[in-house]
Amino acid sequence: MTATIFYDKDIDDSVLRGKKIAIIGYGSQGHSQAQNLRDSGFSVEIGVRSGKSWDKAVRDGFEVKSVKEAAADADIVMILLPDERQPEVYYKEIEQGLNPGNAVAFSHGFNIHFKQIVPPDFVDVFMVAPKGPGHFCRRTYLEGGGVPAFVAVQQNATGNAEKLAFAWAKGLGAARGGVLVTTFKEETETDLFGEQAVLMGGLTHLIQAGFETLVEAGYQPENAYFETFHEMKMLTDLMYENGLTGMRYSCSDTSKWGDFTEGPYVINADTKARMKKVLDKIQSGEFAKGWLLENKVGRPMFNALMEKESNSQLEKVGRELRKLMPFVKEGKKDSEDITANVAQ
Ligand SMILES: NC(=O)C1=CN([C@@H]2O[C@H](COP(=O)(O)OP(=O)(O)OC[C@H]3O[C@@H](n4cnc5c(N)ncnc54)[C@H](OP(=O)(O)O)[C@@H]3O)[C@@H](O)[C@H]2O)C=CC1
Ligand SMILES: CC[C@](O)(C(C)=O)C(=O)O
Ligand SMILES: [Mg+2]
Ligand SMILES: [Mg+2]
Repeated sequence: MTATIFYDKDIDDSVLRGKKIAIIGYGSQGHSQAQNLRDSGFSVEIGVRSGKSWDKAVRDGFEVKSVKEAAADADIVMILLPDERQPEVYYKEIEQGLNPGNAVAFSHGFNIHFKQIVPPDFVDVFMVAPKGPGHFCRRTYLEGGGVPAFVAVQQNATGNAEKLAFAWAKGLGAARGGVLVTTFKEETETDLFGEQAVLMGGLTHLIQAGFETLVEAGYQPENAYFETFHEMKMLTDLMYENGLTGMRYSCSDTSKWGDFTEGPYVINADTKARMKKVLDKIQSGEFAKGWLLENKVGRPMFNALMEKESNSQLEKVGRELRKLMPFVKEGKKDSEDITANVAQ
């Protein structure tokens, strides 16, 4: 099965021009999508509760309203709250403001696919899911590039839902990178798998295990940090630009031989079988059920793990070393100071 990928030249965004857009939430995706759409010439308002995000959106020059007011005023309501909070806010503050011809939109399929939100059949329901973190989506847009996105339509009450999704993706700058058509089910399952098994869970635990192996064998922690963490960006940048072969081109033949012979000993058929189990839990709904339950009981495990992971020896060593390398962040056009928002 080969996907068709759409680019700027393939997309007519006129269907979105003149529409009143409400972005609900001004976090990672919220601030990025709102600013990219505004810079692309669309009319955007923000719906949030009062507090940090409200103040930030005002500072960034947006008209900011309560969630209820913003949703009721808009033609298109993009819900960019944390997935686990969306159902409560939707039923309390969004649903009653929806009218025939309006659209409800998402950037991840979780709540529609797992039926935590069931919109009325008189609205369009579409998804534009950027395949990258919000701060990176904004940075890439400002640099003239774009983070690819997946679009999907769950309900097409007006007949325009897919056109709206494509126009939105183009407004985000995503069509500079490529827009792929999917379903809510496919996006939900593959996105959860990607973040759990490879991009986050797989990678963070691979790095952690490598760092600990070296430190436990008596090597200096700073040496282990540079070896298993800091250099990762350089290698993944080379992969991003020129593939695995491009990365290998810049590395020694000794390293390539070790990559080919020892890599499959660390990541092997057993790892793949475990990845398959992770996918099974996503597909069966077991992962979603567990995450929703964790939230219902006040997130005891989530909070404990956040605390533990941010205070690991790897993180402590890294924080100190990064202070001595300010250039790693210099010149980056970031829309928010991430360093100021995480423990130092
Ligand atoms: N993070 C990413 O880059 C990506 C996320 N997605 C999807 O995008 C969606 C948004 O995720 P993400 O950007 O990470 O979310 P964030 O955690 O960054 O969103 C936080 C925002 O939600 C607001 N918020 C939280 N609870 C409430 C509430 N009860 N009422 C009103 N506002 C509230 C926060 O306001 P306050 O400051 O007041 O707490 C803040 O503005 C999700 O569906 C996610 O799966 C998809 C692709 C990538
Ligand atoms: C990799 C995590 C992600 O899926 C993303 C940035 O794409 C998310 O849920 O934040
Ligand atoms: Mg993702
Ligand atoms: Mg995700």
